[in-house]
Amino acid sequence: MAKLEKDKKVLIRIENLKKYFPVKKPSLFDREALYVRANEDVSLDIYEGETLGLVGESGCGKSTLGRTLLQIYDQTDGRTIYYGLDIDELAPKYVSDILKRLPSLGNKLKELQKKENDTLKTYEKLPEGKEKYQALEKYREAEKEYRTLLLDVTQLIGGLIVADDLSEVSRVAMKEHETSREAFKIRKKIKEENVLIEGKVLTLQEEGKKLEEIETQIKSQKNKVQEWEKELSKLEDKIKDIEKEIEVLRDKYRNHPEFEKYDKNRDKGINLARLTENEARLLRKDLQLIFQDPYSSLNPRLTVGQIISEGLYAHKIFAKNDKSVQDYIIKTMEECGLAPYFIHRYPHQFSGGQRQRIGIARSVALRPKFIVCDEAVSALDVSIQSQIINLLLDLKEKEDLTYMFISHDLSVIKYISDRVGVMYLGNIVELAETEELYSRPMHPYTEALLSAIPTTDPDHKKDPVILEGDIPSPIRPPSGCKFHTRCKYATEICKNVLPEFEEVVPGHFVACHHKINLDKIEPAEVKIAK
Ligand SMILES: Nc1ncnc2c1ncn2[C@@H]1O[C@H](COP(=O)(O)OP(=O)(O)OP(=O)(O)O)[C@@H](O)[C@H]1O
Repeated sequence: MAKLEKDKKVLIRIENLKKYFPVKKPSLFDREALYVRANEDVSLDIYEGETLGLVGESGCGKSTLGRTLLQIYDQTDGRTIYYGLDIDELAPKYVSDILKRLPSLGNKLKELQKKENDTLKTYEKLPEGKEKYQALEKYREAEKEYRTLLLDVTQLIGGLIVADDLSEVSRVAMKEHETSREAFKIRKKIKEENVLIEGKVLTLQEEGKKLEEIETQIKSQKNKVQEWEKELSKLEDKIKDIEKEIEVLRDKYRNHPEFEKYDKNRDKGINLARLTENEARLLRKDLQLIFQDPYSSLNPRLTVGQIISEGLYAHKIFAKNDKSVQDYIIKTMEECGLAPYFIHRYPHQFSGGQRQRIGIARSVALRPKFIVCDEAVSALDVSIQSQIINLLLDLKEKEDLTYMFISHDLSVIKYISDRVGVMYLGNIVELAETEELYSRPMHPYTEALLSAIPTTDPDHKKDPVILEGDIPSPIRPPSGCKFHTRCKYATEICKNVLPEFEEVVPGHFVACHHKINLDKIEPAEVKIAK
């Protein structure tokens, strides 16, 4: 049986992610600012080691989601939390922005909570009808606003949000953060200096220098590193002392009735959307993108070796004078099915499939944790597609990678994915483990997509569910459930109320007022879900 979601480790958590692209106004006199709502309110956990497939018709926002979560596009709203690195190790600046303002944020939270309660009361009092639907939208907005700020704050200080004196919490937490930040800077210096030393040693060895001579030449650099290590260890001791101070504060409030509730939000994830340019650069090697088009994504003026080494130098994995980089590149090329003698060739000398292998080698050389593969095989012949897919699956096992695999091809998605998310007009409308989704789709849109897969099996002839009409405009999407204009099950509620993204059975989420295939659910499964 598949592992339950809660047993798995989250690598990236996306909450209420929104990406709007501004549209140029047709005329100066147009008052309304228009946006393409490419992603709207997407919430999703991506688990370590999984391949998460993303399907949906062209223009539904798959590429935008992949790029926004990698922060290639600035996200308009929402939270994207990365768990591949501990927040204390990076100590990003946004943490101090929150911690410094704790007392005023505490007041703001109270205001937002009141607004949430008030809008809920208004909604509950109203009779069925249009006004009630509008009140529901308002309540949901207020709830989201409160929840986002609450998570931003409690992720850092947990249950301490209940403290009577938030300025005291702010003072101690800031002290810890500032010390962690100093430690982070020193750790970075040590790492970079060690890369330089390693490169120098290898060069001197190649020049035939004796061990003693090499030692003399790198002595001052090594001494510098030793000094920094001493400084670092002092800072680490200081952090331990501050942690004890924080524990004392936590003990003081531990018995507060709401402490536990808020403390559950405390974790070490990093909010990618709030990093500075420099901080984001440090994480960029962890989070990679493989494009659809293997032609335009490779610089035609660089050889394969140069293409792969660019990132290795930029991320200071190798020093520029380090001769061992060549061996490393050849090893990576071989892993990706490229012959070592290709290293001096240019992209135009390769076929599409080989070019895609070069793109993959360039990414995996950085030892990333997460890769978005955006239509990575769509431009290739079918026989080459399967080679590249198998290469990706192979690398995933070897390198402990996690993928988001974007494709409009449902057969490819079925083959490669552990779980699948179905997108429609900017929203994820259904998400489940692959087998579950393909055998028991609960959203009418998924049903329609699946029924359109060609089959050669005469015993399982399917009647395709025809999707009526075109995809509506993402600039002015339909009200309520965006799919209602094309859905054969749609009723009045669908036109007015956005359906919640609900977990129907463990791990199977659907946003629909008239879920289908519910008769295929065993009573025992529902019990587990509750
Ligand atoms: N840079 C941009 N500026 C303005 N609008 C954009 C931009 N990128 C995407 N869009 C719009 O956002 C919506 C979602 O596009 P996106 O490329 O994410 O969809 P997709 O599902 O990946 O489609 P496809 O499979 O065709 O690439 C579309 O309406 C698209 O026109």
